[in-house]
Amino acid sequence: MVLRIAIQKSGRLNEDSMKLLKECGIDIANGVNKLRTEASNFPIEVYFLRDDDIPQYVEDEVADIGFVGENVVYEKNKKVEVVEQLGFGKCRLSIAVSRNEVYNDVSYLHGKRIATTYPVIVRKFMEEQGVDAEIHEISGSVEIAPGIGLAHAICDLVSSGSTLFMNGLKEVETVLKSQAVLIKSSHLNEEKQRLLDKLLFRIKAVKRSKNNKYILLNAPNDKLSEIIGLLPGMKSPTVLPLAESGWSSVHSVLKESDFWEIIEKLKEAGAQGILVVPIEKMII
Ligand SMILES: Nc1ncnc2c1ncn2[C@@H]1O[C@H](COP(=O)(O)OP(=O)(O)OP(=O)(O)O)[C@@H](O)[C@H]1O
Ligand SMILES: O=P(O)(O)OC[C@H]1O[C@H](OP(=O)(O)OP(=O)(O)O)[C@H](O)[C@@H]1O
Ligand SMILES: [Mg+2]
Repeated sequence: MVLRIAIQKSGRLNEDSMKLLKECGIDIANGVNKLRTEASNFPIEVYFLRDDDIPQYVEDEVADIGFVGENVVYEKNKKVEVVEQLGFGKCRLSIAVSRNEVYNDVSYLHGKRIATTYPVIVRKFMEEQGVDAEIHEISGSVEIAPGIGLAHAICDLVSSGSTLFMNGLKEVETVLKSQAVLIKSSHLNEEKQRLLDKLLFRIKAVKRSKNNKYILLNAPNDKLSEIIGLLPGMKSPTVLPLAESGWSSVHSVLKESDFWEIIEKLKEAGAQGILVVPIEKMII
């Protein structure tokens, strides 16, 4: 029995999807133009597909699981379950209009034509907002539409905003925030679910390691309790005596998001020689 996973063949999600599987200790030969391959050390078979097709393959049980953007999951609206956010492919689906337009709120879009590759999501958003707009579906190069008179507005993916900027557009509404997710079929048998649980255990360990840093520092013993109070740690910080009397080495794990603030406080409290080290895997 193998778990069949669908990932993007080429494009924005391909590299990070392959990287995540590798970080999970799964060795996959990435043969050029090979659309189907097996891992040598985990019962998994990988299908390389167009990202738009992945929800359909999973609904049809041709693949058991897939890595795909939330934007595609919501647009395709297939019967699949979203199991885990993967932390890459972060972007947003936004409405943009020409930079010269005066835009105050969504009522601007009333009676206007919006070009997009996401007609389902945009239609739902317009309904929720009570705006009656015409949705014009196109399959790519969406940002060109206002400049050539095809539409008044567009709805497309944005991350840095440089594509919008280069095309004389400004972002005016965020419709959806998106990142890559793991989706699964609703009909996995027990054995496949067990394989998925094994993969998920590894994915969570990899994700956690990316969100945390290992920190080592030297502390004068009279400041130890104050410094320990600043450090969360997995259970509690490790404290070891230094060769020089009156000093200790303190080891702990810090969340990336809290990192700079805590470092500043540690310095103020008398910590010295602070080292910060990436964590490769983190199992709790
Ligand atoms: N600029 C971006 N920054 C981050 N993530 C993005 C960006 N653009 C798209 N994504 C995410 O990556 C996914 C794949 O984007 P990509 O542009 O490679 O798709 P595509 O051209 O439709 O590819 P395919 O050939 O597989 O159909 C998107 O659905 C989205 O979730
Ligand atoms: O805000 P930015 O950082 O400029 O990114 C946004 C662009 O990225 C995506 O396209 P991509 O470059 O993947 O090309 P594609 O349209 O051929 O898929 C998306 O469709 C936007 O055009
Ligand atoms: Mg696509």
